[in-house]
Amino acid sequence: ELFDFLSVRTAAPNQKRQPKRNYTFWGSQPVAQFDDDPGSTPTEDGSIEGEKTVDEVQKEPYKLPAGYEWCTCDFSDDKVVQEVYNLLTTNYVEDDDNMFRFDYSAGFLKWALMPPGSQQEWLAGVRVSHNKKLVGFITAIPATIRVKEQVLRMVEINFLCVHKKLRAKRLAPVLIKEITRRVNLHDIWQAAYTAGVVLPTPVATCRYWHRSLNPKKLIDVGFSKLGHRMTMARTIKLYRLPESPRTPGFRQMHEGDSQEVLNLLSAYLEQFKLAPQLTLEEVKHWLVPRADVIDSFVVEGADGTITDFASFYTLPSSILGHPQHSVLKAAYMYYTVPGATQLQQLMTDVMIEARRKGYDVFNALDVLHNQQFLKDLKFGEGDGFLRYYLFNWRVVEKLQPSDVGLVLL
Ligand SMILES: CCCCCCCCCCCCCC(=O)SCCNC(=O)CCNC(=O)[C@H](O)C(C)(C)COP(=O)(O)OP(=O)(O)OC[C@H]1O[C@@H](n2cnc3c(N)ncnc32)[C@H](O)[C@@H]1OP(=O)(O)O
Ligand SMILES: CNCCCN(C)c1ncc(F)c(N2CC(C(=O)NCc3cnc4ccccn34)C2)n1
Repeated sequence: ELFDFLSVRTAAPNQKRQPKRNYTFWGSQPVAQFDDDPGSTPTEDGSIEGEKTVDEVQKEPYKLPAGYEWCTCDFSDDKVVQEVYNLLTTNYVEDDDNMFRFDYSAGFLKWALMPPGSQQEWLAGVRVSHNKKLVGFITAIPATIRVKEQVLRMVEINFLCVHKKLRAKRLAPVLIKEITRRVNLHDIWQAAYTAGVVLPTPVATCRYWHRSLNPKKLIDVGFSKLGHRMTMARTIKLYRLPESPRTPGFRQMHEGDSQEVLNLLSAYLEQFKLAPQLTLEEVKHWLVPRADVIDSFVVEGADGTITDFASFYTLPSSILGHPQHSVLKAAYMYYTVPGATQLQQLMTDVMIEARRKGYDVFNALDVLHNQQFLKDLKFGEGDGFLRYYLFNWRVVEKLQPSDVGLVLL
């Protein structure tokens, strides 16, 4: 417990080792606990911690053991972006069988972490003092998020990462407490985050679905299996897509469409219980296409107005230790607004574009209205769950995936 050296161990000498799942850290945080007594917890949504003011927030960073130091990652310096890329590409999220690891690109990280209103001190790192090696990282970006009827200034937390050589030493809680401190100093007291792991306490539990675009490669690398009684030829035929989109007026979005896309998206997201509220500047940042980062499309009606919107982000995975393939090219569905076009048809056109651009698989969560097309468009249910969490905000009743209108990267 190298990084847990402050709290004095007061355990009784013969105390038996607690069974796992005791959430020593998360049990101390302002989050709903699994064993909260329904009788004594509020029956209204609301802040879990009493109102605090900025001057109550400790001014100095959390203590680190000798030999480690905090840093703030200046993403205007490409060398620093490269250091973060190098940490994540070798130490970030892997699947349970350690066959794949996310390979967020440097360009993607700059997009994801420098939206309007971003603060440099919210890109927090831990370095080894003698050689300045980056070994820990966590980020916050600002977001206005509505939870049912409450609109809250929050941050979205992401890219929590501890180098493989420093795992299980309690550095993650220190990173989380430090980013909390840095965010609190800006008078923000709530956060949203997602994770594949179970923590106290998910507000929604969503599932990943995958649509094969290049089934032969997916089977070769072990991402998917040949269906029983299916041949490879039959499988390739099953997933074949038309050469080009079918919807008249379907085209790439450009910056000039931003105001109309904002109007469409804002109206559409009203129907979900958890959803972001975006400004025009944020629509321009998050939704205007960037090669190999974010692809977005609109349907332009005969009268020149924008009637539909769809988008996906690019998140490749390293394929660990495969003789022929080193990268899985994956597209992840982002925000999509059906208007004049049926959602199935809109999504088919998006997948035709993804296939044309050489993606191997198209991933989508069962959030938004995605459940309306997942089966029809030949998505297979994945084994990955994505849990949605709120920090310091109690949501009395759990949300269904179709209540979720928020997609994190
Ligand atoms: C108002 C502002 C608030 C801002 C903050 C809001 C909260 C933000 C919260 C963060 C949102 C992140 C969103 C994303 O980025 S999700 C992606 C997370 N990153 C990865 O999975 C990358 C690969 N894994 C690693 O780098 C490490 O295993 C990590 C860093 C994940 C844990 O390091 P390590 O394995 O060396 O463990 P430890 O000994 O230091 O610490 C063990 C403690 O850490 C708890 N743990 C484990 N995994 C996670 C996790 N994914 N979220 C939150 N907590 C997690 C665990 O339950 C235990 O606590 P407790 O069980 O004893 O209680
Ligand atoms: C904090 N940000 C949350 C989003 C990060 N995202 C995209 C993510 N979080 C948890 C997941 F469960 C997940 N899944 C996509 C599904 C999938 O494709 N599983 C096979 C696979 C291929 N490559 C990888 C790399 C890591 C883990 C599973 N992998 C499962 N995606």
